Formats: sequence, C-alpha cells, structure tokens
Amino acid sequence: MSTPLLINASSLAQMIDREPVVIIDTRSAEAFEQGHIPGAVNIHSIFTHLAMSSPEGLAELKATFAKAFGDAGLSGSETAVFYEDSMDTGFGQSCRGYFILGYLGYEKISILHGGYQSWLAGGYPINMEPVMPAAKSFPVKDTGDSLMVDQEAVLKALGTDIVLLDVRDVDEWIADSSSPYGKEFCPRKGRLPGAVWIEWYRMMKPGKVPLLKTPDEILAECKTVGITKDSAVYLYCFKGARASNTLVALKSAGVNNVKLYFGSWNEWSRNPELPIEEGLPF
Ligand SMILES: O=S(=O)([O-])[S-]
Repeated sequence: MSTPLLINASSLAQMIDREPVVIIDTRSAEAFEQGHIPGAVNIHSIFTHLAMSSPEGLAELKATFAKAFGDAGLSGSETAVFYEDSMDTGFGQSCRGYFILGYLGYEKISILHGGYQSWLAGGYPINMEPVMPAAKSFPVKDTGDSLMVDQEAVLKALGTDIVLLDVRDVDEWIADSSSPYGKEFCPRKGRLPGAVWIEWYRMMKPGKVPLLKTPDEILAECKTVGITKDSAVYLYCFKGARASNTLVALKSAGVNNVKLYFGSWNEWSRNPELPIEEGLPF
C-alpha cells in the first residue's frame, strides 16, 4: 500500500500502534519541550537550514539531513510523519521536511494534516519527555533528484511554458520586502521574470485547525494563474518552506509535474547577473 501524502490525527494514532513510525516535530526546541506527540523527534533545522542550489550546496543539504534523519531513526523501513504547529503558522515547515526527505530518495513519508493543533483537537496524548531514538543508517538514493531545480534550470525556464509560481507573502511579491527575515535581508527585491503569484495562504482554509483546501478548491486557485493538472510548474519562495506547502497542496490536487527551486529568492537575489522584475507587479 502506498503511503498517503496527508494523514489525519486519528490515522496517525492508529499507525503508531500498527507499524514502525518515526514522527518528526519540526517546531522550535522551546515549543517541543512544552509538549509534543509521544515519541516524536525534534528537528527544527528542517525549517532553518539555508541551502544554495550549487552542486556543493545540494551535497551539503544531502549530507546534513542524511545524518539528521539517520539519527532520528530512519532506515528505509519506517514511515516518517512530519508535523508543525498548524498548516499555516510554521511557513510550511512540515512540508519542507516532506520535500527534503523525498529529495533524499525516501519513499514512506506523510504529513500530519492540521499539524500539532489537529492532534490536540482530537484529544490525543502529549508528553514532555525528551526522546532518544536509536540512530540508524540512512539510505540516500538519487531517485528524488528530479524534485529539485537549481538556478541553471530556472534560468533556462524563463520565457518557456514552464510556470514559475511565486508563493511568497504579498510584501515580497510587490517588491516591498526581500524576505520574511526583514525587508533588507537580501540584496534585491522583486520577482523572477514572468512569474505568476498565488500567496501560499490561499491553499488553506482558515479555522480552528486550518487545513489544505479540497482538490477542486486548489485547482480553482491554480486556474486563476493558468495552472492545470497538465502544467509543468517550478515553485519558489524565500528558502523553500512556503513553496513546499504549495507543492504538497498541488500534489494533493493531482498537479504532479511540480518541482521546487529550493535556493529560491535567498539564492537568486544574491547574484546581480540574474534577471529580476522590480517594482510593483501592476
Ligand atoms: O517559507 S520560506 O522558506 O520562504 S521562509
């Protein structure tokens, strides 16, 4: 049976009793210490690690996370389940975990839909115990390499039928801010030439426990910028977290030809030779 992309809290509770699972909490260490899903391992660097898409940058990304995931107890036979606080408060960090692990060629990966808030809302137990997993040897494969696009691939995609989808917050899209870390964090503000925009929040329904929209609702959002199930899409944000959230949303809706420019604006904006669109997009 293939591993579901998204699972709810009740399915996760049953899965824990039934099969080997490594639950990975992507929140901050402080949040983790205040309470977490029993047995979960905390890897917040899934969210904070900044990666360049040069061969050296990608090799470093692979080595860093092969170690982190091996230390967390992943050997290939366990299902990895990522969670963040809620789908729209952690900048897509659980989805970034899904993307990085998939990039390393791991196959059995799910995301807790609704995150920690859905676990709490379901009344499931939490604890505050530190977790000491037995380290395993993590199997890196190259089968996930095709999920990633680098700077060269994005450059080649400019002006083609490949849709460059920017999912950053509106202040970044309109070139008022260069990043979520501060307006001047990156040297340039703007957009990839020809990019279209769906702010990442639009893929979710607000509520007590925000969830991704239904596949038809997501396809309706996609239609507003010309994306269909057949489109080839390259996603970007600032460093690949929000774009991972949108990647998961698009995959859940059957838009499967989707790749992620993981270096994103943090990389692109630092090379003055790369073209950008500046100013307001209207
Ligand atoms: O979501 S992000 O990676 O751009 S900070």
